[in-house]
Amino acid sequence: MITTASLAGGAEAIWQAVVPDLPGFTVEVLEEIDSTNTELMRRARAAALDPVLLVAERQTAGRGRLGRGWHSQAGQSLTFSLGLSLAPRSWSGLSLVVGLSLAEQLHADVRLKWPNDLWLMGRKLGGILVETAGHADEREGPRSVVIGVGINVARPAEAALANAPAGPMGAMPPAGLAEVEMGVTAAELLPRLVPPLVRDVQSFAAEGFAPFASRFAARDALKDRELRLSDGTTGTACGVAEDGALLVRVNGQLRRVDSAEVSVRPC
Ligand SMILES: O=C(O)CCCC[C@@H]1SC[C@@H]2NC(=O)N[C@@H]21
Repeated sequence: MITTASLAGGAEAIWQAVVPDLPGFTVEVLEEIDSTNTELMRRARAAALDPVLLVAERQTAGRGRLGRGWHSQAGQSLTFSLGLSLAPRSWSGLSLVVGLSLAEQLHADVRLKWPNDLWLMGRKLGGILVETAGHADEREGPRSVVIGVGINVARPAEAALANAPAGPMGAMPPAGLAEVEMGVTAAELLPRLVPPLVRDVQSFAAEGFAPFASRFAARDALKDRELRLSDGTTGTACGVAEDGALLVRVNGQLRRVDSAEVSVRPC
């Protein structure tokens, strides 16, 4: 089922023409919402999510990781959330698979900054916010997951500077896909990105991160870079383990990092 009723006539026709063929999914395109992730998390808390793709032309309270905001302008970026129920053996590596899937469809030069940023020419092109709903003790069985994706299509305006994390790389202005693909629109990206994303997420649920590890390595933006972790530790990035953990050499010892904010140290 496809819903585009909240859109003005012209916009409705544009989105109707590009809505991806997603068997089993409900597809909704809205003109405006607070945040596509917030909306699907509201629904997930009420009942297990049936497969849904929620696209918004404009978010009034877009959210990024770690409590940050996500700023985007209508027509300048693609913002959507995918909601579904999954029962992977381990959730570790899901956001890496999402980033990899998107990068592979976006452009040969898109790189991945662990755990969930898309980079183009050393600048942030997009971000991913993965959230799950369900009780903490529900280790077994399906949980609802909401996979939020924001991609700068046009070169973003000043407001989007806030999307880039603080730190040396945070000072860099964000990138837009149009810099390497002139004339690309948010609407035409949707059918290009979403069906492969659904396939990759389903394959992750069945097989975990390991089958994706070498593809991730080919786009790893951090490999061999000097890093600073959020706890202040510094070291050298040595790639990603088969379960998706970041490997960092610290004082000659290889350390696994499962979750942290990572910034690249200035050269
Ligand atoms: O880089 C990040 O911190 C993640 C950004 C994720 C932004 C997307 S836009 C669609 C979805 N809805 C939100 O409120 N956030 C995600």
